[in-house]
Amino acid sequence: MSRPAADLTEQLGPFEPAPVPTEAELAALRAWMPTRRWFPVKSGSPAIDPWISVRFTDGSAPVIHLFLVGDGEPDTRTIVQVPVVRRPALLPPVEVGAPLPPGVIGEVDGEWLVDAVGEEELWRSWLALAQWGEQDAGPADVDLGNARLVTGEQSNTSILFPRAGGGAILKVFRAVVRGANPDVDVPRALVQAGWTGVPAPLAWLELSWPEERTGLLDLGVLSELVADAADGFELACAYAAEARSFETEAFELGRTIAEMHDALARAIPTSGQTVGIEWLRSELRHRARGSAAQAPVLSTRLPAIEALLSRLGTDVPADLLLSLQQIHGDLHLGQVLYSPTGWRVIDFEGEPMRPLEERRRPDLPVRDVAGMLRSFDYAAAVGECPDPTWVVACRAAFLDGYAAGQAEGAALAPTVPGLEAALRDALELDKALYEVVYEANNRPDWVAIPIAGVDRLLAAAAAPDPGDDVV
Ligand SMILES: Nc1ncnc2c1ncn2[C@@H]1O[C@H](COP(=O)(O)OP(=O)(O)O)[C@@H](O)[C@H]1O
Ligand SMILES: O=P(O)(O)O[C@H]1O[C@H](CO)[C@@H](O[C@H]2O[C@H](CO)[C@@H](O)[C@H](O)[C@H]2O)[C@H](O)[C@H]1O
Repeated sequence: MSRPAADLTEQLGPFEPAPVPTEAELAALRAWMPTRRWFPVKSGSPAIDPWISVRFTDGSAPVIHLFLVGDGEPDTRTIVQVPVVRRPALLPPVEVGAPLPPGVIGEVDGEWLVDAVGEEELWRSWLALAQWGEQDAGPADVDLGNARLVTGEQSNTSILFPRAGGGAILKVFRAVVRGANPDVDVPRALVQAGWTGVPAPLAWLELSWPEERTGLLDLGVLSELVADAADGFELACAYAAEARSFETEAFELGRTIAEMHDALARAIPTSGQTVGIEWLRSELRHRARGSAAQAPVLSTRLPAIEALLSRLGTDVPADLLLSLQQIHGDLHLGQVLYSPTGWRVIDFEGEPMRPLEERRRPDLPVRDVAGMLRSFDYAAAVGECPDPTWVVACRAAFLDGYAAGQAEGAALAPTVPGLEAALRDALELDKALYEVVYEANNRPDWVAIPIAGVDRLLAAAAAPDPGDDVV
């Protein structure tokens, strides 16, 4: 995956040094950051230390602070981005004693310290100084009218610009990964490979700070806005609530995901990497133990989980190899948009709770399939679907669509009877265990959803008749 070189003809990068936060600013930031949904460390009182502070070279007021969060060596701590700006007054003014709006960090020295991600001044500098893709016009004609922050359960912070060109969305990464962010490079590679199922990245903002030997850090990405798009999860929940058939949509989604896997294999070749069943089993076991250590509710289930994993692939040849490739890595209904032109796939950052080296590794495409199957379960639960057959039909339609969309000769696993379904079940269990930890950390009210999924998979695996397996 290559990037066009930054234009350095003006010998000036996008950033210049800025003062680190004052003591008073730091106190306000340390109190505010852990209250944000995007704050990546979910338990304890992690250390939050200023690391790098920069401002744009166009003279605008916002300062981008990068913090190192958590303990350990600087190289292993999480980098968190908070652009800030100080304002003498808030518009509209806040009543004395009233809660502060979410973007207001606190009152500092008689001024307001504000999260600049919601400020037009930051957007203008961002668009002017970002690195624009080869075919894109650049910022000259960008109309920021009707811009609005995307609200909801996000790991990052996004702003919609419906009037910028054909419409655009800016995602400001909150947890900044070291090295190129897959959410920039993977969709770019897919677009370059001619796949239209992904919104095209238009521009991205790179920071490289030699003094701190940062290497490349991607601070955000501007992408094509998918017009008239419905969030896949909200759509599926609405259908589930009425027990309205979602099979046509699920079939098309399956087909789109198969096409995505085919395009990923072409766009980002992985030189024939493979793993054996033993390796996979030990990785899944390691992850299951890690999940149980973080979510005590899983510990009583660990023996049954280990038993399921120990049976995985025992009836296949010991030298059987499974092909790896670039995958999405955190595929669920909230990562797909349903538009009048079909499904589009977003957010290629992988599972936010996984270490980045793992997220960048080639993986089994069946992991994405399993992730989506889990998501139908979530939609049925959150939509309080009155009909238990709804989710079964969605799963079957999605798998049928996936099979229909696969390139000739492609298969999720070598054609050993039962192996494909066994891998799917094992990876669905892996995802459900991840979700238990995710929900315990983020949405404890929802933790029963993945626990029910874990129990269903364990019960199906323990049942004497393999025909009892869920679809
Ligand atoms: N290209 C796009 N077009 C339209 N809406 C989008 C687009 N990308 C993201 N969104 C909306 O923004 C939300 C957050 O995007 P996502 O990439 O999942 O961010 P995060 O990493 O913060 O979870 C999505 O659920 C979707 O509603
Ligand atoms: O979208 P992210 O990359 O931030 O992914 C994380 O958060 C997701 C929730 O927002 C979480 O997904 C889980 O909840 C979804 C409904 O909100 C559901 O559709 C998914 O199936 C379920 O896994 C995801 O696991 C997490 O990594």
